[in-house]
Amino acid sequence: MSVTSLSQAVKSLQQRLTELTLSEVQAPVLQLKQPIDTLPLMAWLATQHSFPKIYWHGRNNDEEAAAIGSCHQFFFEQTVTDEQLASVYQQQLSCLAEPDIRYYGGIAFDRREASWPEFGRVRFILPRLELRRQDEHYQLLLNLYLAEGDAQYELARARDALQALVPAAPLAPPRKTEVLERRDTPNQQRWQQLVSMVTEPQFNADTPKVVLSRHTQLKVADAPDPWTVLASWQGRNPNSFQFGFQFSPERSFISCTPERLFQRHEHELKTEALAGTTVRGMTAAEDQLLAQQLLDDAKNSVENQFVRTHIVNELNPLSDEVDGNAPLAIFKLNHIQHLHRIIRAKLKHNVNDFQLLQAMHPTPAVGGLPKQSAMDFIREYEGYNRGWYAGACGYLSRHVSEFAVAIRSALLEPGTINLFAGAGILAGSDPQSEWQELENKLATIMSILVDF
Ligand SMILES: C=C(O[C@H]1C=CC=C(C(=O)O)[C@@H]1O)C(=O)O
Ligand SMILES: [Mg+2]
Repeated sequence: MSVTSLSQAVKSLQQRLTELTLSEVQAPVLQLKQPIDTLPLMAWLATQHSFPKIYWHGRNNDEEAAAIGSCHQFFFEQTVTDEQLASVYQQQLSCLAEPDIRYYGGIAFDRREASWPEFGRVRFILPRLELRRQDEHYQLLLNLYLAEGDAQYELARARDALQALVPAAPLAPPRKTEVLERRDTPNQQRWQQLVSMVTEPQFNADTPKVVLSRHTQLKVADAPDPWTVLASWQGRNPNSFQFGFQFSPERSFISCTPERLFQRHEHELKTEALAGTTVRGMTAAEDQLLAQQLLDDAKNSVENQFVRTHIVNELNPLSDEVDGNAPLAIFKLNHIQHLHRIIRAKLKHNVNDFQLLQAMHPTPAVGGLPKQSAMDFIREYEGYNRGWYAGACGYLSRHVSEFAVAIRSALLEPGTINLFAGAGILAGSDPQSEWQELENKLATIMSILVDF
């Protein structure tokens, strides 16, 4: 198929829709594709008027997707059990017959707790339209969900979606916002108490690690455009995942996270332990010294080690082979650097993405160890609902699935910017340094949003 401009691609998909004989289509999802010329995906997405809007950019810069609208979704707003999730996942598998069909979405940090409106505890979308870049190749994808309902109606909705597309306009230049008020939950005093509770020897003997987090609410005069903010964030930390979910004009969740939950290629799984943090140096020599100190630091090494051991233990029953022996390395970001260790596994043949999510999320990089008692502590004492912060966001498809851990993230609402940051608390954690670690983790997004 020859490469065309986006507007020509839209015309040719419209033409193909008129020629379709739906009675001959057997598959539950029909996907039409058209190669297109180079296009700035984030700017295109920001310009569109339809919702949901979803953006996904993998950590390796080789692929990027911008999706508009929904032709099918699974959405658990109030409650969800693992049994329900497992059964929905099984039903959806038949929809994923074509390798390019993807459901994009997320799972809240704690699916037993209330989450944010529109996001829910679990929400995955099969987009109506998707622009996807794979290396230098761009294509426009259109999905028709034919498993249930009226096929003619579905066809009409698809035509409407194509009709509603508007050409990409450049992103608005980034603007700093004035912060009218800042509120931290927990505040610094409460944080000190919580850190003391977690490091108290008796508690710590049973629950050696809890990742405590903080919700920083900024009241602002005018909320910034999420896609402009995400584009700036991407520029500062290009080696991170960048993604955004906007289900309505009012609310958007954006993240520029370094942390991979997992990437699955058929039965090959890549994951990692990313935990343990220090700042960047002002000079190359200072930066190198800080990195070496981080590698040599006992508390930070244990902090990372807990994550590695847990992931390896969770993967063992699901895998024929697990390799968690890669050397400990440094992952550098704009303002901070982390301890990082790659973990690989060869999955057993019958293992699916839902089982992986169930086993791996949340890791002790965002929850703690043991998982259940750390989660109980967070539920009882943290003082706010994390929603999708520290949740698992990504996409599912037949051969390839990828999820990032939604840290370094922001929920934008009218008049309010909600920022989140957490830090692994274990024996040896100092409340003041861990509080400072939260500030360091917010430094990049703060420098984009406000005069800093
Ligand atoms: C929970 C967060 O970071 C995790 C990931 C990397 C390093 C971490 C740490 O050193 O504490 C955290 O475990 C966050 O940024 O909100
Ligand atoms: Mg830490």
